[in-house]
Formats: sequence, structure tokens, C-alpha cells
Amino acid sequence: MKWSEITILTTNEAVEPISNILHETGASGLVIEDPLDLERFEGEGFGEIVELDPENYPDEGVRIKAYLPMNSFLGETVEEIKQAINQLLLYDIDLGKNQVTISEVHEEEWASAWKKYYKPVKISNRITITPTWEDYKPVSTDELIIELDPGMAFGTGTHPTTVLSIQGLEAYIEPGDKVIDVGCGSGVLSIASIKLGAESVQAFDLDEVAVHSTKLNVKLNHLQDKVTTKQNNLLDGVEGQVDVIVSNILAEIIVRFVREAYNNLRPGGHFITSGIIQKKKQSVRDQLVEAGFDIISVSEMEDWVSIVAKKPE
Ligand SMILES: C[S@@+](CC[C@H](N)C(=O)[O-])C[C@H]1O[C@@H](n2cnc3c(N)ncnc32)[C@H](O)[C@@H]1O
Repeated sequence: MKWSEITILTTNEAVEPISNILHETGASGLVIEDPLDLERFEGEGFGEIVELDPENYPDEGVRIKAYLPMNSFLGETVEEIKQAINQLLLYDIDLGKNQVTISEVHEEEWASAWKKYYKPVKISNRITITPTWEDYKPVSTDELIIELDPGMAFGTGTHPTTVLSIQGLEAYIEPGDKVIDVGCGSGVLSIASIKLGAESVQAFDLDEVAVHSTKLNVKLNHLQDKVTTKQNNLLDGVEGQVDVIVSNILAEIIVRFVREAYNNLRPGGHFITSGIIQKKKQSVRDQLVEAGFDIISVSEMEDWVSIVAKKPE
């Protein structure tokens, strides 16, 4: 079968909304090529080193690649994608060069192409994420391994926003904690929470592909009795209080549910937020404080920010 590879040259900030647009139009096998990420992995000494070819990876932004079947709707679908991307400008999302290119590929090529970049990566002091197809042996006895099949959901676990979230979980999860993961994607943060000692996680995502992907990864890591996964909009209808809420979602979405997060946390509980682009840091901070939270840490990686807020005792 012949496929069409669509490549979008954009910014870090636009990766998640563009990925969502591509999912919605039925594109498969999303690959995110971020030269900054590849450089970062090079220094870490884990897995196979990805060689950067400066010709292929000029420092001009992030490339998102996805694959569409070659059929008579292709032209229309590409137009739909372009229009939906341009609509993001209305939400003040920087699209960078916003170049869209199309080329033809064969199925076998892309199946191996998108797996090439996913290697075992040490994400935090204790956690290493390894794709299911790699046979990875832990280097030390206290290393915690998360097996991940990123499939179509965001993401491979190595995006800076996910890394910051995992570092937050590592700092604030206490043994026996109850956790909620809002926007679970591939389920990586839910799995990390349990590996770090949490007793249970409620994982929610609006996207049914993400719900499916979380269920799959939870099963791969044998944690079905500890993680429940449900399709849900943010914290709508969620009752009870937990010790930790983690959410790696865009700033615009976090500010929509800070009050619910406050209500769903026990006094002294932590709200670990991530996915916040630098320029929106202050507005998220302000909303958290307005809802009654104390800000206890702010961490940054590349253009991304994670804020950890605590509900007073
Ligand atoms: C940036 S991804 C994070 C995925 C994963 N937690 C991680 O850290 O890699 C954000 C996720 O939030 C989900 N999402 C976006 N809006 C949502 C909403 N209103 N309610 C629930 N989930 C939402 C998206 O479908 C996506 O899976």
C-alpha cells in the first residue's frame, strides 16, 4: 500500500495541538523530530545514539510527520489539515515556519522509520522509559522501568513536558498515594506514579485513542489492578479527594480546571502541572494562586515550564 508522508515544520508549542489535528483527520504513525530532544539524548549514554545529520535537522523548528493513505480524498484532507493548523493562530499559538510538505512512501519504510528514534531513555533519577520493541536490561537495581508502546497517542514519554512531569512525580509522590492523571495520553504518568509508590491512579483523557493507548500500556506494565482509565473531559463529574493530581496539558487547558483540581485534592495535596509554554507561565501561576494554591516549585526545560502547587493544610 502506498502512503503519503505529510511533514509540518512548526514550533515546540504547536506540537500537541497539531498532533491532535492529525489524529482527527485519521493520520497514522506520528513522528516528532525535535533537534533539541535528539541532542539531549545524545549526551545521556542510554540506548543507541541517534546521529544528527545537520543537513536533515537544521535548527529551524520541530518537524511533525504523519502518514495518510494515498486515495482520492488526499488533497481534501491535506487542505483540511492546513486550515485547522492556521486556526491555531486564533489561540495565540506560535506556528513558526508552518511549512507543510507531502511526499510518497511505502508502508515498510514508515513502519521502521518512526520506530528508529524511540530508544530507552533515562528520564529522571529513577525512571527509564523503554519502547516495547527494545530488549532493555536495567543498569542498577533501583532503576524503575516503564515499557511504552507510544502508538498514536502523545507520546514517547521523552518530550520535555513529560520529563518535567515525571520529575515532579518523583519529588512529590509518597508511598500509598492516590493520584489522578488528567490528559493521560500514552499513560506514561499514570504508570510512573505507581512505579514511584502510589497505590492507585485514575487516568482520564478526552481522546478515545489516548484512553485505548493508556489501557494498553498499563497492561504491558501489569498494572491493571492499580490504574483505572476512562474517557472524560478534565475533572468533570470526578468525586472524592486524592493526594496528587498530575496534568501535562497546555496552559490554556490547565487554567480551565484549577478550581476543580483544588476541590479534588486533600488539604496538603499536590497539583503537578506541565505543558506550559514560557510566555503563559505567569498567567497559570496567577490562576493557581487565585484558586487558593501555594506555588512550591517551578521547573523549566527548553521552552517548557512545570509548576507544582500545594493545597494548604
Ligand atoms: C500533552 S499530552 C500529555 C500526555 C501524557 N500525560 C504525557 O505526559 O506524555 C495531553 C493529553 O491531554 C489530552 N486532553 C486534551 N484536552 C483534554 C481534556 N479537555 N480533557 C481530558 N484530556 C484532554 C490530550 O488528548 C492528550 O492526550
